[in-house]
Amino acid sequence: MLTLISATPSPYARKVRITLTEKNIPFTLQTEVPWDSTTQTPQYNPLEKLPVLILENGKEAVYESRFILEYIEAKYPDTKPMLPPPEDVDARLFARKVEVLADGICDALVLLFFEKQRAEPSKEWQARQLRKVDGGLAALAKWVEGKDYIVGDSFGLADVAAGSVLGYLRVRWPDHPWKERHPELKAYSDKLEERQSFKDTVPSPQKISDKIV
Ligand SMILES: N[C@@H](CCC(=O)N[C@@H](CS(=O)(=O)O)C(=O)NCC(=O)O)C(=O)O
Repeated sequence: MLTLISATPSPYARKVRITLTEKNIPFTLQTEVPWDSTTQTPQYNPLEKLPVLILENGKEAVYESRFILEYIEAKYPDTKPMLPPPEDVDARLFARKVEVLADGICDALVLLFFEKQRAEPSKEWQARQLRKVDGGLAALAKWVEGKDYIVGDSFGLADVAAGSVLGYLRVRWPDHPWKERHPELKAYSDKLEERQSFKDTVPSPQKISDKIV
């Protein structure tokens, strides 16, 4: 069986958890804190980041969430597709562009999270990351406006990625004003959170024992 190394707050890991659930692919969840000395992540990913998908042989692993999702889509073609059909090239590329934007917002949020933990956090660096978060959310809001799903008329990769970053904001930065600023994003996120795959993967904070920054 597949094993997914994950972390409770991870929006990147949540994308994989949602996708495996939506495609009814069974997997074992291995929850870790990647910064703690107890983590097994470096044994499977030299970049020391989770999520990591450990394959059925228990040895080979796939890492980097975007690639993990591409791997799943390629290896499990008979289950519910997360992308439009191959002939719809532009729609497939747009779905991946949405994932790039959503992951980029997560990247900025992660950098902000750690900057705030430094002895002397840089105001300029925080302002730069916040600009990326707010600019990214504005772009996402435009793509979501008036739609149930971002690409076409069915749930897919773009919604997995967009839903994961919005769910991450809810747990990592609960007082960020995105819901008031973009009511259409809030309505879209609320609807996604009703899906069983989202209910099964609600993120939560984690306790990091080791000093990181
Ligand atoms: N681009 C990577 C980012 C993954 C990532 O940053 N993971 C964090 C954990 S979390 O932020 O998702 O909770 C990590 O393992 N960080 C460990 C490290 O950076 O050494 C992906 O999409 O998989």
